[in-house]
Amino acid sequence: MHFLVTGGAGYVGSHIVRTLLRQGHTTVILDDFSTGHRWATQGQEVVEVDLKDLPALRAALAGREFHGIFHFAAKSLVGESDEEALLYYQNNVDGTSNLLRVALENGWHRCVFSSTAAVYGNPVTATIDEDHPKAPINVYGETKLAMENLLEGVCNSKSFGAVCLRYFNAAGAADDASIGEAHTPETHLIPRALKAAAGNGGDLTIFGDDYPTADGTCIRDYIHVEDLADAHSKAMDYLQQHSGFVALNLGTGSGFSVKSVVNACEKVVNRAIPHTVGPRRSGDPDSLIADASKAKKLLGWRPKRTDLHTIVASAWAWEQVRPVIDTDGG
Ligand SMILES: NC(=O)c1ccc[n+]([C@@H]2O[C@H](COP(=O)([O-])OP(=O)(O)OC[C@H]3O[C@@H](n4cnc5c(N)ncnc54)[C@H](O)[C@@H]3O)[C@@H](O)[C@H]2O)c1
Ligand SMILES: O=c1ccn([C@@H]2O[C@H](COP(=O)(O)OP(=O)(O)O[C@H]3O[C@H](CO)[C@H](O)[C@H](O)[C@H]3O)[C@@H](O)[C@H]2O)c(=O)[nH]1
Repeated sequence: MHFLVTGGAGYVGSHIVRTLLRQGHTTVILDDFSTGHRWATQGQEVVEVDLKDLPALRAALAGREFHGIFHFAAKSLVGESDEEALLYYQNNVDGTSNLLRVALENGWHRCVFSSTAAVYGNPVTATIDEDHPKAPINVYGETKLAMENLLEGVCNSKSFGAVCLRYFNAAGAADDASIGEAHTPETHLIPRALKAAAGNGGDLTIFGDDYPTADGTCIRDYIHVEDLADAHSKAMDYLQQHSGFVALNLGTGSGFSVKSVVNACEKVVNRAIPHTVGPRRSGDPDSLIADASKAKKLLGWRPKRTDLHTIVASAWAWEQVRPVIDTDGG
């Protein structure tokens, strides 16, 4: 089959492209390279356009046929989102509205969408299932919830199918380390810890050790990007048989504290990682752990790379080759 992948030059999107190619599908990547990379496009046709630009989007995609859309393109820095609310609403919500408009005009009626645990806000239960209240605590989460609502509205009013995948903390790299995470600035814990280990990313600060958890640091559910890719592929298979809207959590169901992640990184790199403990980062919930039973049941999906050592080792394999591959800056 032939798929449109928005944001396919970014971290998660490029791994889904890689999985689709291995399965024998073909893809067109739509990206404005605002945070994506040319090296991540893996020889695929690229439509370089900004989703905010409806006339350009229409012109670039007119007359094409796709069996479905994977929609990753978004801005996703929590701190930046609170400072640039208008930019985030325009990019994420208006961009998605334009994409759906062009999809309906062209008769493409399936979309697998990158959502996030950030739609839930502060958890009120130990593990989070899809019925947990949706109460985002930052603009990024608000825009992702608005994008979900937009998709749900289109599903309810037109012949359209959408699966919203709410990822918890994406981590790791391709199994062959050919592509991996490369954000600028990098805000995520595992790459920051590994950069500190490699001596090319400054020191690592643990953001707060006074949370009500066993070791005082925040707990997160880290899901390997190859397992995410597998879930996306299964979600698109599901949409070949079903229409309507569904939202599914993607996580392993296991939580790891920031300190245990740093320890795992030290074991993988086989040396101490210089770090200090600083104040809390604003907007960090104590603990975010997925209940992903619905995705398992509906998609027949099972995460395979669930232990922390495997996840960190995969990120470390990429971190060592990345300086050679990541030559286009950005
Ligand atoms: N990385 C995570 O831990 C995580 C967790 C939950 C959800 N998500 C979601 O997954 C998706 C991908 O995240 P990522 O970490 O790969 O981010 P990324 O920044 O690496 O990738 C996003 C891609 O979208 C492109 N893009 C952004 N705005 C665009 C626009 N207006 N027009 C065209 N292209 C545009 C960027 O250039 C980039 O290639 C995002 O939607 C994000 O919200 C990520
Ligand atoms: O240098 C760092 C970086 C992070 N952390 C801590 O490590 C944990 C994980 O932080 P990340 O920045 O790696 O990830 P987040 O949990 O903040 O965010 C991720 O999960 C969210 C879901 O709530 C969203 O989906 C978001 O897009 C995605 O990046 C947090 O407690 C954070 O405070 C540190 O202590 N030091």
